[in-house]
Amino acid sequence: RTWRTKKTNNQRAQLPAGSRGWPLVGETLHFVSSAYSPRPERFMDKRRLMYGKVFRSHLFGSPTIVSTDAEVSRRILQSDASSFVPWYPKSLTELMGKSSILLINGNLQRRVHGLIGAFFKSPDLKAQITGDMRMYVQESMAKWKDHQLIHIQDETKNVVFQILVKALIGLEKEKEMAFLKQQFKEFIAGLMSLPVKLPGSRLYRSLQAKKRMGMLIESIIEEKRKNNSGCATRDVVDVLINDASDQLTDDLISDNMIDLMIPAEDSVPVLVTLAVKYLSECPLALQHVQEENTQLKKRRSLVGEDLRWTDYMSLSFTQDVITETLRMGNIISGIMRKAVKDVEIRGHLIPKGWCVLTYFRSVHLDENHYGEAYRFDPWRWKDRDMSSSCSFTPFGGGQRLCPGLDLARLEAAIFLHHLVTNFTWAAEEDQIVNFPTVRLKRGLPIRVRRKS
Ligand code: HEM
Repeated sequence: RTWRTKKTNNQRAQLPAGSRGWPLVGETLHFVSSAYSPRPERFMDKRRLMYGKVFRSHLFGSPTIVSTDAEVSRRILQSDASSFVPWYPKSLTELMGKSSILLINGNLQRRVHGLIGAFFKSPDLKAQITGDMRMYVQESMAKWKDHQLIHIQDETKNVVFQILVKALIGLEKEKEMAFLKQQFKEFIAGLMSLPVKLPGSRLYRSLQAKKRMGMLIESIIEEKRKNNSGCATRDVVDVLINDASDQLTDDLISDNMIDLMIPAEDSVPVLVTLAVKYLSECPLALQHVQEENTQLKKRRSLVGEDLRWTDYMSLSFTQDVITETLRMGNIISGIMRKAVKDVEIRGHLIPKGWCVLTYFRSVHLDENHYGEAYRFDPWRWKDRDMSSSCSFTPFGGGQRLCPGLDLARLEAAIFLHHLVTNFTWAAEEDQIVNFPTVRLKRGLPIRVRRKS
């Protein structure tokens, strides 16, 4: 079968131009070596010049259409499972299991997504998270000594994990928290491993860790079902077990609690760490953030009140700093889908069985969308509406739009607030690593000094 063209609505959809690369590996090696560099988008830039913003390639064992076009990517994300389903490397799908929210489609995905999304948006949860986050952040910062070297990435990881586990399964006990953290570390280490499940292999050990986490979570679900009065919803497990439909079995709930930790556990700490890095390199922005936060803190302390979640979300410059960090940082640089039928988008043919990579990073760093795209410039967001724009998609879009986006912004704002109002610091040299996940090579060490 040839894929060159396909007639749809009297128009000829074209298979985008591009290259298959080498036999078997395709262009994967070029893609990966570029992904490891400080400028992963170079792989795309080169091909954009030769073939246009949408081109074909061969990546990770599959023929792939790459979209660096904001409008085409938007249409892909908005399509439902009758056109595209999620695609992840094999080791990841093995670890996630069949009923994972990240993999399921249709009604069940919409139901679970809707329940989780509504809970994460609820003012009650935000109020709870604000209180918890403040407590954990203050606890953690109280230990910082003058001139001590603090690794922001580790500090935030610690705090965010505890908040997440409490929001998901209501767990607070220190011993069980430590156990879960240890197991999760073991589990996540296998996400990018070879898909070999033999005893002793990386993937096998990760699956064993997932099993141990599952046992703990199932015992929590059982306990909740026993004591459940049917009304209190303090965490995501409560929301899912109170759901009236019988679709959500204990197994599905337990598995999903672990899978939910995958997109949440690392991304928020990286967001905060990048924000601290960019601020450290832009004294004027840091000064604005400091002023904005100090003023709010003073206003609240005059009336003897703690900050509420709405306060953090209304810190407009701080939120612009977070937005700009999301644009430059590209914590999730793109998303893979697989076409379940021939799909035509704006004259481009995406053949059935092919993968499609919507690459946000190229859009976020495109000079046509953002002047001086490589400059950290939070002021660019003043009066700019990002909600209607398809050129800003750090949280994806459409059916699978990240349900944790408010939470991520809130947590980042709370951490930044406590950092800038209590400390000054000097950041040490560090480098951003972009692959397989974005992180700071040294975890961003900063030398802190408590404000008098
Ligand atoms: C800076 C932080 C974060 C970023 C950049 C981010 C980014 C994303 C993106 C791009 C997607 C779309 C995936 C797709 O279309 O296949 C997504 C989905 C998702 N995110 Fe986030 N995320 C963040 C934080 C969180 C947090 C804190 C949570 C949970 C507490 C979370 C939970 C999820 C879930 C469950 C999905 C899958 C939704 C579905 O497929 O229905 N994320 N995230």
